[in-house]
Amino acid sequence: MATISLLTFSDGRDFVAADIDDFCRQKEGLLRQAFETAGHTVVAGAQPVTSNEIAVAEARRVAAAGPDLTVFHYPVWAFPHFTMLAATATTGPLLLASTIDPVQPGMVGLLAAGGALDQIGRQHTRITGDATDPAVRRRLQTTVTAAAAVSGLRGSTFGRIGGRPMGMYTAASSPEVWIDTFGVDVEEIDQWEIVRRAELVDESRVATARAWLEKHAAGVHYDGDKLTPETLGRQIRSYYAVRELIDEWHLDFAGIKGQPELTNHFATMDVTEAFLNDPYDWDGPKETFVCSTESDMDGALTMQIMKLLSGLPVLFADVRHYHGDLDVWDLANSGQHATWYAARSDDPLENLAKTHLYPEVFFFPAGGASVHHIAAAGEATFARLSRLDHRYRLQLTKGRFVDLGHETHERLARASTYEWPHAFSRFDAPAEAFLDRFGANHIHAIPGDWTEELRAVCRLLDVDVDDLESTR
Ligand SMILES: C[C@H](O)[C@@H](O)[C@@H](O)C(=O)CO
Repeated sequence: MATISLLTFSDGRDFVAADIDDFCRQKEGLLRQAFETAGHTVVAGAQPVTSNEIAVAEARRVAAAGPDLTVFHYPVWAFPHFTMLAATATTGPLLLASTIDPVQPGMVGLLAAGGALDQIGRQHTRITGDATDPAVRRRLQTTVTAAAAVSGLRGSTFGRIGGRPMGMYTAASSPEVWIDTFGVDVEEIDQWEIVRRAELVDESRVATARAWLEKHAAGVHYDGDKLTPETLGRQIRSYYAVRELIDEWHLDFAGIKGQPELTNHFATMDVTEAFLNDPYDWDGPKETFVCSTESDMDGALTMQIMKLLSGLPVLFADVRHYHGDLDVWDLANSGQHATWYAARSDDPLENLAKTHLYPEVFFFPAGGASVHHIAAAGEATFARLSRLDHRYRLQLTKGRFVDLGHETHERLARASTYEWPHAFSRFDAPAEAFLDRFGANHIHAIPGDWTEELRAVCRLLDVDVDDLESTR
């Protein structure tokens, strides 16, 4: 649950302020109640802001609580310079909220304050309406969820293990832009660290993990060549090596380059990435840890935002193929999707029962297992941060993973790379608009409709939204 700071702004004329003091406090009480009923903690100003001095003092006081979201509240006409002064002491996501009341001009107070903030480029979200109205409460909750995700992102560290893969411009971004726009630092780590540390992992841990996979997966298809107990063991060792890196460097999310060095000469990172993204591994339940394939920075960032919003495992996939006759996208990845997507069950064994480990294909001479399953059907939100002319945008569409029946799944999976995981999907975005505009080879998804929350995140981060469902 989030921590919310709340300041109510009022009139700078003492005789007016005194007259509307009770009204301000009453309206603030209703707003406060809306947040508290939803389970959030509210740190409110000691009194309505009626002077420049109070604006600064109260803004500093509530900012000290380190809120996920600061709410400036306008139940009456309020002098806009109070807002501007309070904003100097406010960092992080900002929401302007007012009632719409013909008697007390709170809405006009919000518009004057919002316009002043716009003039200096201070990003904020606006919500008008009565805090007792369920529709207003839903909008407030969306903003709080988005703000908590934005605060969760700020001050976090991305571990970039290995750098840009195979010339992929869309997988690389600038640390200066990231720290400035998202508040995320980038720690560069050499892939050699995985190789070095993998050798040091205790054999008994490897044997336990391998036995768990052999027992619970639908199949571990050893072929005596690409997939052997030894190459699978190397992948398990790599998982533990990356977990060590996460702990030592205090990483919040990561990406692994993999191709070509590790996939040519060591092992693919598919088992590592799948079980980092899963809410469990062979040792038991754990928090999901976002890890992108091909050290895709914008991909991992999109996934981390989706995780912070939903708490769910996030899908990483190639936009591999479009079956025009079926209007179905084959979202495959070069070897890993979190196994949770196989059945979306809280019980790992139900997901594993639909997961096969197949020998790696010819792209990856070092071998190991790729993690094959077909994503379970259901509504989903698909998104991806990308850049248009240097500016960040979130490309977004609702859609669903579809169930086309076993036979069709087999046929379609065999038409591309069978051994890889597949999420057969339909987008609400028209295929032509998607192919015309989508700015990357990778896409990300979570179950459910999170489009409003993602839009709210973009407003708070000053990132554009490219709604792929609109043809423009
Ligand atoms: C075949 C290539 O090696 C794959 O890595 C490619 O399909 C991708 O994953 C591109 O994102």
